[in-house]
Amino acid sequence: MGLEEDIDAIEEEIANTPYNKSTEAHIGRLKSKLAQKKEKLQNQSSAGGGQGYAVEKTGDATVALVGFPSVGKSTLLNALTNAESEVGSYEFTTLDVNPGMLQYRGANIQLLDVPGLIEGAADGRGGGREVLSVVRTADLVLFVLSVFEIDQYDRLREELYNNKIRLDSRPASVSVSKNIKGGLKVTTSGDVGLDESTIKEVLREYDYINADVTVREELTIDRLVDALMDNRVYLPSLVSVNKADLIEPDYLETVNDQLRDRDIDPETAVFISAEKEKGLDSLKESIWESLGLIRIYMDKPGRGVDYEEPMVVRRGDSTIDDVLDKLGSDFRQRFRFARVSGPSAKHDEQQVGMDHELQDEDVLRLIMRR
Ligand SMILES: Nc1nc2c(ncn2[C@@H]2O[C@H](COP(=O)(O)OP(=O)(O)OP(=O)(O)O)[C@@H](O)[C@H]2O)c(=O)[nH]1
Repeated sequence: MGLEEDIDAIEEEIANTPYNKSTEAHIGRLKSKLAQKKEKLQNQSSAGGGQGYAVEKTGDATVALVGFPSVGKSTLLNALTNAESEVGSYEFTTLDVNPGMLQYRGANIQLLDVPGLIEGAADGRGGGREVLSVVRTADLVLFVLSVFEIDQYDRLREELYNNKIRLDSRPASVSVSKNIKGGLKVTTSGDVGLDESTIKEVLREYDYINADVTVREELTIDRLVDALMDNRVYLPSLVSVNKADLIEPDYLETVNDQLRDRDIDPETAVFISAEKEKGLDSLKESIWESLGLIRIYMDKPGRGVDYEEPMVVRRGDSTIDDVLDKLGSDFRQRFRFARVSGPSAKHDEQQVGMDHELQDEDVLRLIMRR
């Protein structure tokens, strides 16, 4: 049997096996097998090409615009950035990846308009795999939906999932450390939703024979398999609903219902008209928030505070240590301490050390050795 037949057979068996405690371990084993065979198939089909677009990542963060053809991605890119992207009223005008730079609050945010993601993309049809490889390297997925085709969201998410992109979640808290002997030892913090035998069954499929396994949260078989595969990427996502200028106000509730059906809060989805340049300020704000960017105003000796060009870092990567990383080794060597004023400071000019976490709009002065 070839790989594809194997995959079909396993998928069929999973579909035909009722899920309950007595079959859970068996399903766990099947799902692990399936993930590995799919991996093998994808590696085979991308051999000898399909390395993906060489898009150079620049700026403070990168956002991938993901949507079907003709939903208005090029129009949106043009409206938000300084890029000159070709716009056409027919499908597939975007033949290659189109980068543009959005300048917002002193940050340079790279937007990548990728060719329409179509059904079967994850299998390598229609050039979709190249698109997906670009998406994988982004910091945020921006779904661009047309107000009349909210259902396209399902297919887009499915394509991303099949290409190992996990949205709006973190890797499951699972750690495995190999031993020389002693078999598999599973430690769980309370009821994690899977039997110990299932966890062991899955691990065995990944060739763990002697290992300590710790599972610290409730999880599904799929999440456990994801945690054991090292090529899953976890990205935040944001939904924009374009062509909002084309609907009558009383149709809005229908759209909102369609969003809710897909677990999208209509309050967090951003309604825009790329063509009429409406809603773009809210969209920029949401992109900023979703990326978790913060501004640090540097107080430069002799020049005062630079409010024009803040240093932009990600929340969570915003300690003094991280700032020194960005500034380079000379700064690190000469660093003595820092003074911070603003949201993260207890008082103006607070003296802080390396571990201090900065917040948006802090003013930072570095005291250096001469
Ligand atoms: N009414 C209206 N039309 C829009 C809007 N945004 C885009 N369009 C139109 O929709 C059509 C497709 O827009 P594009 O920007 O080329 O769409 P795309 O998603 O980049 O499509 P591909 O390049 O094929 O991937 C064009 O005729 C645009 O003028 C909008 O907000 N409102």
